[in-house]
Amino acid sequence: MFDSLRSKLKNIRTKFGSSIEDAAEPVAEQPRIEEKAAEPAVPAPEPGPAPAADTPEQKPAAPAPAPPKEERTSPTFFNKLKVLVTEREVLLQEKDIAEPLFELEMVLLESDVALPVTDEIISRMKKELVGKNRRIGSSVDDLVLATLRSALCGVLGDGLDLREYIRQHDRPVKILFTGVNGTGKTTTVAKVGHYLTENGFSVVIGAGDTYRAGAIEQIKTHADRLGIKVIQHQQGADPSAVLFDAVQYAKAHNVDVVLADTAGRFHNRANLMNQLEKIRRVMKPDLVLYVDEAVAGNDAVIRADEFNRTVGTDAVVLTKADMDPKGGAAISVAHTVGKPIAFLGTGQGYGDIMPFAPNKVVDELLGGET
Ligand SMILES: Nc1nc2c(ncn2[C@@H]2O[C@H](COP(=O)(O)OP(=O)(O)OP(=O)(O)O)[C@@H](O)[C@H]2O)c(=O)[nH]1
Repeated sequence: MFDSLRSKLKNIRTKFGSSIEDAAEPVAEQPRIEEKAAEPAVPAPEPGPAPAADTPEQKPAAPAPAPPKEERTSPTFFNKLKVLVTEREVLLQEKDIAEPLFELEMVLLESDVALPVTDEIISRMKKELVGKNRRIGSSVDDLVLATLRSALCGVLGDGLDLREYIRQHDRPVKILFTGVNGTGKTTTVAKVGHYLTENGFSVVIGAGDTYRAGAIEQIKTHADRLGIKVIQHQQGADPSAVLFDAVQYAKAHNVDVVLADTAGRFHNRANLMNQLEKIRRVMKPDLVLYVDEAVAGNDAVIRADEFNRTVGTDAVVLTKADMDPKGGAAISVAHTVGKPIAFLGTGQGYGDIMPFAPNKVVDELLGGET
């Protein structure tokens, strides 16, 4: 997952590290200048018996003269003070890290991170690093890693813990899955069903994709394998009626969660959007999950945003993260849409679904290091 971005971020970390080390170079020279300034001009008298106070030769030595003027005020000395370093703390100026910041910006954009999200990450990096005394500690990389981690976490949002959501809401909790054709919506319904039953919740699936040939059979096959009940009508039936029945079934049988599959659709197809509006009116979902594929990169982010503006979305599921080397959609979507990511799909098996935890995703991006 996100292999290409991970290796690029690793290079960037090294570059930030050497820029900061370069900026921190005067650390070796500054104490030498101070030591020199503190050296007494006259050697200290040999220790001996306490002298009488009134003999002139026994007066205390004169204070050490200041270091030569040119040494204190020389331009090289002050140039070096552009970076003030004390005990491995560094005060960086923006130009000290301009190069790695620019490279980070390019890497994020090449990896399909949306422009406003890239800008936000860069601005968070600057804010963390520039103009503040930063402790370098034993390793510059620790500082870079912590800063990158905090900038990435800052745009990833908090995620959505579906188990917690269900625990806090009246049953049945009704979850409507929407999204574009072929992105993995039906498989995701099955995976979420599996995840919830594994976590002790009872589930019923509504086969609301009555449009695509074979869709009802597809969801039924998944559900049968997982031992989950499916409510279905004929192909071509009104999906609102199917999903209404699924909710009624859940109420009658004390089922915790209704998972409503729907046909794939684009936000600009008016008739399908009207159909979705009707489904919402009839079924009254608690959560609308927008499903798209991580591999679609920026397209997925734009579609999620448009879908949210048109019909509303409560959270996003990004499928096929296992096939996505770039990670751009996963980084950008929550910040762009303003809605959390609930899950990442990480393969074709029923267990290949990962509740979205920003820390875990950042670990993945930064090479599994904390
Ligand atoms: N590698 C990988 N493949 C996935 C993932 N999720 C779904 N797929 C595959 O994507 C393909 C399409 O999945 P479907 O669930 O049929 O897609 P859909 O969105 O329901 O399609 P429509 O019904 O046309 O809207 C299938 O081959 C799935 O196995 C994932 O997380 N990783």
